[in-house]
Parts: sequence; structure tokens; C-alpha cells
Amino acid sequence: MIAQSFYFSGGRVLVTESKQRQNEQGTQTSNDALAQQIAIEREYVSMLYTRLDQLRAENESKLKGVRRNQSVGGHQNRSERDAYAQHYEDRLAQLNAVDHRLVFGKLDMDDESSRYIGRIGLATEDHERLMIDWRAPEAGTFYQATAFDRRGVRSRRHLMLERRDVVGIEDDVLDASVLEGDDALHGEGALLAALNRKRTGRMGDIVATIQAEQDKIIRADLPGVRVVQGGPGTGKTAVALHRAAYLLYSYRERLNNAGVLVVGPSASFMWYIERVLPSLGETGVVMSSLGTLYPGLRAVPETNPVIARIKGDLKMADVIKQAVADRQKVPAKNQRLYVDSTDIELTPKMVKHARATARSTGKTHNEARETFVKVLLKDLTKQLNEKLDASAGRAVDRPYLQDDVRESLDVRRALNLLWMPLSPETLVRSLFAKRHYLESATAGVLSETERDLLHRSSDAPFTESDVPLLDEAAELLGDFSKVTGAAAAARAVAEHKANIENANKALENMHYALEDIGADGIITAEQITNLNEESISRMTAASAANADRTWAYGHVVVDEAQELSPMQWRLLMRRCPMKSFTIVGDIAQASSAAASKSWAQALEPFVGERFHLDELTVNYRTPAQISHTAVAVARAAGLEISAPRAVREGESGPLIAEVSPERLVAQTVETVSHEIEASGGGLIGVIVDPRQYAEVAQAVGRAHRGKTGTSESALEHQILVLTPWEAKGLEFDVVIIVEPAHLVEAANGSVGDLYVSMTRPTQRLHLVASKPLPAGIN
Ligand SMILES: Nc1ncnc2c1ncn2[C@@H]1O[C@H](COP(=O)(O)OP(=O)(O)OP(=O)(O)O)[C@@H](O)[C@H]1O
Repeated sequence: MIAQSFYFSGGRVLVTESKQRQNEQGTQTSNDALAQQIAIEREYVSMLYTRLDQLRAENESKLKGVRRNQSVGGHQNRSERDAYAQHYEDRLAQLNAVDHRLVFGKLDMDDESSRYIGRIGLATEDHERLMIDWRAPEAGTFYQATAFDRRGVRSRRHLMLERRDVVGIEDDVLDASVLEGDDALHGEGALLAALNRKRTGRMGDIVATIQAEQDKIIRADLPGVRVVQGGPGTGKTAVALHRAAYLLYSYRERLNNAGVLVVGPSASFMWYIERVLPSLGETGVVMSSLGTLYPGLRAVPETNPVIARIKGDLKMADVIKQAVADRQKVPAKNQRLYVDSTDIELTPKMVKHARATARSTGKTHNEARETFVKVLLKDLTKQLNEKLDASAGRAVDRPYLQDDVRESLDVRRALNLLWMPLSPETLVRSLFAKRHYLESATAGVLSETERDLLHRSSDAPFTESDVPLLDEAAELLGDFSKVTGAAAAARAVAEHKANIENANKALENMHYALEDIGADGIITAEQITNLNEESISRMTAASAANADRTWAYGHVVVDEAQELSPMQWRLLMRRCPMKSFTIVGDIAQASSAAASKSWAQALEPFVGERFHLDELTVNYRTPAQISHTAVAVARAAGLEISAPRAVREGESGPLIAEVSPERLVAQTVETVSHEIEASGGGLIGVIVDPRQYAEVAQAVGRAHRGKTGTSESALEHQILVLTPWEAKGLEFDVVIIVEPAHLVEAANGSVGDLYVSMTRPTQRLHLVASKPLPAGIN
């Protein structure tokens, strides 16, 4: 395959040839011919943008029309119009999202036809095809055709755009006479240009330069569990997200309603990837980090790895089950209860019988409670009736008696204490805070030491490793809101009242906006409130799914999946009963204490051996010299890793500054200052062990005020100070690792965190050390 790149810049055609084939082939293409080619492409691309603008204008005007009429008419009409409005809004959002690099490829086929490949499909008003969506089957050849297997393609052209203008073209001539091997990179010039671009702190899409081994995974069928193993920088995240976009396109009917869930390790990682799918025109995907998988909760990290390992073990499912069973109590002895002024007796035997009947329903704790209460009320009423009959000396019909028993304070208190309605939060909180619950639930499962580690105060925040436990509890406890229905209804009424008040205030300010949509004077505060509440109730599948723990997704994408504990896997498997998963990760990068040792071990409890394993082998991120050193460090520590082939050579291997302990922080600050200049405004990641985090973050922040981000909510800064966990999955132009030996120490001697941190840069890696450097770095 011959790759020829031509960049057009400032009115000049710059010709570059990759692999220096130009001279060998003697195919010096004249600048005039190239300018002519670029002019042809410019004209076509300009026509595509005109069509895009036209479609936008059409959709905008249709949307305006629907909105103008939205508030009038009956409920049925309104919901139809809502559906239309939603449709136009979605389409408009998609058309707006694809402006940047709208088109990026062209195929010239053997039959003399041409196809343009872009972010979406475009056609003329007469349905004549102008551009094919990259996900369509006919676009597959753009990514898959090779000189070995041309698939009817004569030549593949990569178009490079700046704003709406074509600035370069690159042709892969699929010529079997100059076969190079099937693993050659496609559109190498375009690829390298993308890889050398400055990082923005946000991941971008790779749709223009997807490589063949990646494309095969992206376009794989929907059903089943697909694991993608790959070393650092091999494009696992990129592939996973593009696959989500592909599946949503190809299986829209099935996935639109069920939705797709994308799970990543941390909030910083979710922030890093959150723009990729919208840039591909897909907005309806639910994104969640491991800490937010339980609706309504933002869990804090679990800082103690031993606790994380204990809570991540599947044994915890039995612990939670026992914890729930422990809340279905039997009193040790008879209890005297007063109904009006008569006393009756609640015996352990009666409670055991009621409990067995309730449990045999197979319902959840909160639902089965109804049966428990019903059985006991019946027994107690019978007892009371007999007692009253005995004292009256005759049998009397007393239909009101069951109500008297139910309303007795004594009875209510007793039954509540025996089988309390519970929320998952209450169950898990008291399990860890109350010794007797903890002992009972973990007897025979955990050791005394493990139990002590789990014990904590009742006001401790929930951690990430509590999330699957809460989920497990929710599964066994069932719907808590039903039990607390009266309170919830009262809350809803109060909320509605507050909404009307807000709408009243808003109306005062909305005068002009309402005039614009032709509704001024027609709409009341009550109507606005109803409209808003309705639109909340017709939330998109994505937002509804996000708020609902029991939502069954059509597909789940798990990134950095090597970190998941068995309990986290158990939770995710519950989220997708169809077991349609894309799982990407690198077992060698695992650093969480609860992580599995292999994909087979991680998945076996849930799908047995029924998963498909793919491997990615090319490292697109890290320059070769840096990745060699990272691999050497991993191997010196006995990690078995297969090193991916790096696409690029860099300037050098890691740059090492060995200093005294007193100089460590100052040297770090100086390196940052130097790189602000040297990297020409590039993104700089300072990675430091949590124990030294505060000191380093403060020093760097003080020196570079306004430029430094030191928390997950400040990731848009040029300089980021992060722990290795937060840096997972991210990338920077320049990385500075502070005291590499500490990263190993903090991970109990494992080099996983250091290995991951060393593979974050796209350009340069600095190691600032006062302690001896770990083996493998020289
Ligand atoms: N085909 C491609 N074209 C252009 N850029 C690519 C391509 N494949 C990957 N990249 C880029 O390479 C970098 C690494 O990709 P990505 O983060 O997906 O790798 P990863 O395997 O998830 O890495 P890690 O496991 O180390 O976090 C990203 O900047 C991504 O955009």
C-alpha cells in the first residue's frame, strides 16, 4: 500500500510522502495536479456543508412550528406534539454536533463509483446519496480494505479539514504490487497528525482514522460478552465509545428504548470521555463512574485497599442476605400487648409461623412484610376474640376487632420492631455501625480481623465499594417507597405547590419569551408547571434509566474493566439481563485490591466461558522510548505483559531528575515551569502518590495560580495534579511523576500504578526522584 500525503497550507501545496516511496516509485506528482485534486474536494465538501445548513434550517423551522402550538389543545395532541418536538430537537442536536470534520474519507471503487464517508449520512432532497454514515455497512470498507483484501476499493482518500475547508488529502493506493503486510496503518499521515495534535484534556473521536483491528471490534454484533484486552494507549477507550455509537446506529430500534450504559473508573475519567459520543451525534447514552452507579449517591473513594478487597468479594452477597434475614426477627420470649384495655400475647411460635409464611412468598423484604403483618394481625385478632368471648361467656361477632388490633400502638410497635421496612442505606449503614448485626451477618464468612476492619461509625460516608452492597441490599429489600407511600405522596403535593410558586415568579420575567412563541397571556403558572412535570415524566430513556436502579439496559460498555471487583461485576450483570457487554481493559494495569487476575476469573461466575476475547496490539499514545522503559519496569517486577507496538518514536526516553528529599517539591515545580514553555501550552499531568498529594498540589498551585487544577472538578486546567487512580485512562502531552518509588510503596510493592502513570504522556515523561528508582529505569 502506498501512502501519499498532501497538505495544503496558506495557498501552498505541501507534499509529503510517508515511507519515502516517492523517489522509489518515481511518481512525483506535480503541485498543480494536487492543487486541482484539492480544489475538487473543496467544492464537494462545500456542497456537503451547504446541505447540512439547509437541513438545520428545515429542522429549526419545524421545531419552532411545533413549539408554537405546544401549549394548546388536549392532552393527546400535546403528547403527540411533544414527540415531534423531541424528534426535531434530537435531529437538530445531531446536525449541530457534526460540523467539525463533517467528512473525512472517500473511496474510489473498481466500478468507477465514489463514496464519501462522514459523521452522518447525507442525501439530496431527491434522496440521492451524498455522504455515507461511517457506521453504515458500505462504509466498513473504508476501514477494512487493504492491499491484500481490497474489497472493490481502488483507492482510499483521507480528507483533512480545518473548520469547513479542505487543507490536505492523503491517498492510500491499494496496489497489490507493493504489498507491505496486512498490519500496515491506514492513512498514516492523517493518523500521525491526529496523534501529534496537542491534547485538550478531553478525549476526541477517532472516526477519521480508525484502524482495521479496531474497526473489527467496533462493528462486531450486539449480542454476547466481548472483552477487548490491550496494553496502554491501544485505543481501548476509543474503540469502546465508537462501538457504543455503532451499536446505537445499527440496532437503533432495540437500543433506543433500553439504552446503553457506559461505565468508567472515576469522575475524572468520565469527564475526560464525556464529549466523544456527543461529537459522534449520540447523546442518549448513560455515563456513570463506579461511584455513581447507585442512583442518588455519590460515593467517596475507598481508601483502604484491604477493605476494598473484603467488600468486593462475592461472599458479601451472602453477608447482605444474612443482614436482611437478621432484620426479620423472632422475640426471645412471649410479649404482652394491650389492645384497648385487654392484653394479648405475642409468642415466638406465632412470629416464627408468620415469618415462614412471609418468606415463602419469595417476595422482597419490604413487600413480604405485608404478609408477615397480615398473618400476625389475624392470629392476634383471633386470640383477642377468644379472650373477649371467654370473659363474655359466649361467642360474639366483632367485625371491628381486626382494626382495633391494627391500630393498637403496642401491636404496631411490636410488629415494626420485628420486621421493619428498610431502605438499603439504613440496612448497610447499621450493618457496619452495629456490632451485633455485623457479627451475625458475617459469622463463618469473615474473620475477626476482617470484621473489625468493616466496623465504622454510622455517619461515615458511603464508599465506592459500598455501592454494590447497597445495590445488593436494594435487590433483597425491594421497593421502599411503596412502604413509605403516604410520606412520598405528601412530598409530591408540596413539591407541586412549590413548582407553581416558581412558575408564577418565572411568568413575571418570561413576558417577552412568551410573546415570541405566541403564547403570552394564554399560559398560566399552573399550565407551565404541568408542562414541566409532564416533560420530566416523558424523560428520555437515558435520563429515566439513570435514575432507575432496576433499569435493564440493552448494552453495557465497561472501561478500565480490569479494576472491577466481583461484587461490582455482579451489579453490572444485573443492569443488563441480556448480557450484552463490551468490556475493555488491561489486566496488567489493574491496581485495585479487589481486581481479578484474569478475564476468565472475572467473568466465570456470571457467564462461564461464554465471552469473546479480542486483542489490540498497537500503542497510539506513548512514544516508543517511553513505553519501552515502562514495559521494562513492569517486567522487572515480574508482571507478565505483552508490549504493544508503538506507532511513534519520541524525542527521548524518560527524563530523570534525581534530587535530595528537600528539593523534591521545588524540582517538581521547576519542571512544571519549564514545560509550560517547552510544551508550548501543552497539557501537563503531575502524578503523585496520595500521601504527598496535598504538598505537591499546593506548591504547584501556588506557583501557577489559575493554571492548576487540583481536584476532579477542575480538570479543564493546563496543569493537573492527580493521584495515579485519578490519572487512570487519561493522557497528557507531558507527564511528571513525583517520587516513582512512592507509587510502588503505596501499592504494597506492586508496580501497576507506576506502569499506568508512565504510559500517560503523548510527548515527554519526567521522573523526579529523591529515592532510588524502581528496577527497569536506567
Ligand atoms: N485509530 C486512531 N486514530 C487516532 N487516534 C487514536 C486511534 N486509536 C487510538 N487513538 C488515540 O490514542 C490515544 C489512546 O487511546 P485510548 O485512551 O483509547 O487508549 P486505551 O487503550 O484506553 O489506553 P489506556 O488503557 O492506557 O488508558 C487517544 O488519544 C486516542 O484518541
